[in-house]
Amino acid sequence: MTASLVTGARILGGEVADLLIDNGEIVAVGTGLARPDGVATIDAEGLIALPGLVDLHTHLREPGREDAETVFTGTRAAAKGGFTAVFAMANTDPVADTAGVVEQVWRLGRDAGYADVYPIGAVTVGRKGTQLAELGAMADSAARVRVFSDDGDCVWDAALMRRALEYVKAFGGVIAQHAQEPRLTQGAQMNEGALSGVLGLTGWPSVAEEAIIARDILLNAHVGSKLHVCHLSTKGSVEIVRAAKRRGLEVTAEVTPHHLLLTEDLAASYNPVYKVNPPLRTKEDVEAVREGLADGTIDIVATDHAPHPVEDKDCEWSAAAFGMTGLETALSVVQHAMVDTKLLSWADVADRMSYRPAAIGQAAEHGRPLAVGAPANVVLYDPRVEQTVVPSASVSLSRNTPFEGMTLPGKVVATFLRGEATVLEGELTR
Ligand SMILES: NC(=O)N[C@@H](CC(=O)O)C(=O)O
Ligand SMILES: [Zn+2]
Ligand SMILES: [Zn+2]
Repeated sequence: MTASLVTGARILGGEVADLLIDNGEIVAVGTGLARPDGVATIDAEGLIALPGLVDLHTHLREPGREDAETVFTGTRAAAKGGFTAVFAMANTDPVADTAGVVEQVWRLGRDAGYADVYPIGAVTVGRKGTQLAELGAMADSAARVRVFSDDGDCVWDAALMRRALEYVKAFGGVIAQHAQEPRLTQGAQMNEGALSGVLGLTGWPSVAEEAIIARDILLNAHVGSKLHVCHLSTKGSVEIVRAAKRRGLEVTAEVTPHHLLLTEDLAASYNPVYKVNPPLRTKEDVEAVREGLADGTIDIVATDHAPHPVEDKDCEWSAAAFGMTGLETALSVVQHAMVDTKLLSWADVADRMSYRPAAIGQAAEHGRPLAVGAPANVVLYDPRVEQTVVPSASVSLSRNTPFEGMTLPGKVVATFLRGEATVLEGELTR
């Protein structure tokens, strides 16, 4: 185990302090810490120290689509983005709907060693929406699954959704819903509105998201379990979740970096890099999700990193796959959309991108304050520099970033997973 002394970092963007890391833990925090013999020093003057980021919604594509991403490449992208833990979505091939598959993904993550991988289990067998998967066996497996989702598809059947919420209640699990009413979104290609009419693309109306969120909040209130809403994207969704929380109803929600920054008009290019589920929405929606994240209605930012190979994106809009990459750009987009606009402080960013996602996903080793005794999961970030997004510079296997060509603030300088640097001087260490 290597020890490191990080000097002069701004802890959560506030006070300046040194961090001494040894044996995988933070062993001292303070000013002017002495450097023990043989300890590497990292000059962090001007850098912000945050707890390692936690992504509750990542697509790693293994098993089945190793041409798009693997656990190895996806967790390298995670480390590069400042993440020390990612929750891997279940829409793999085979689907992560058994103890065997979730254990395989968990083990691949552990062997790669770039970020802890917490597999998400499918809610239904094959994500087909007809029969509950073996939720208990996945929970009891070595992967200790606590989050379940049919993401990519909605658990549309209300009776099945109710049973899933009831089932996971026994062990404190959470159902993460991809809120998309399938009948209202048949053939949907982009946000429904004046622009979808002009472009001749089938619309995906806000109500298709909002109707499911409202239904699930009521179902969950009836059951008394845990509901999490994936990639919330509309003003109406924010209003529904806000009203529910005011009434004391249990629900948590996430927003993606792309929904915090981008709008539907990008679809006018017919460039499928902007095609995503749920679709990019309007300026009004973007303002509402930013406000919702700022006031705590939306609990967390989750990337929904959805890598796709060139052949699934380099085609006509209607034939292209839904999804965008996001792990490497997430913190920069959040700085740009939320911190530089004074909607969030860096302490709030630690809350929305580390503490709370770890709490929702029950990843006890992550999302801990930078204090003595905590596992040394730390990111050092330079908010003062700018970078232009170049897809070919990505360490992901895929290139479908919607931020190509944009100049975004900030850079991850170092990431530590249990005291071991996965990133130093802005580059992967191995
Ligand atoms: N977000 C997307 O557009 N695509 C995701 C699935 C999903 O998150 O619904 C994918 O797996 O590619
Ligand atoms: Zn989804
Ligand atoms: Zn997803």
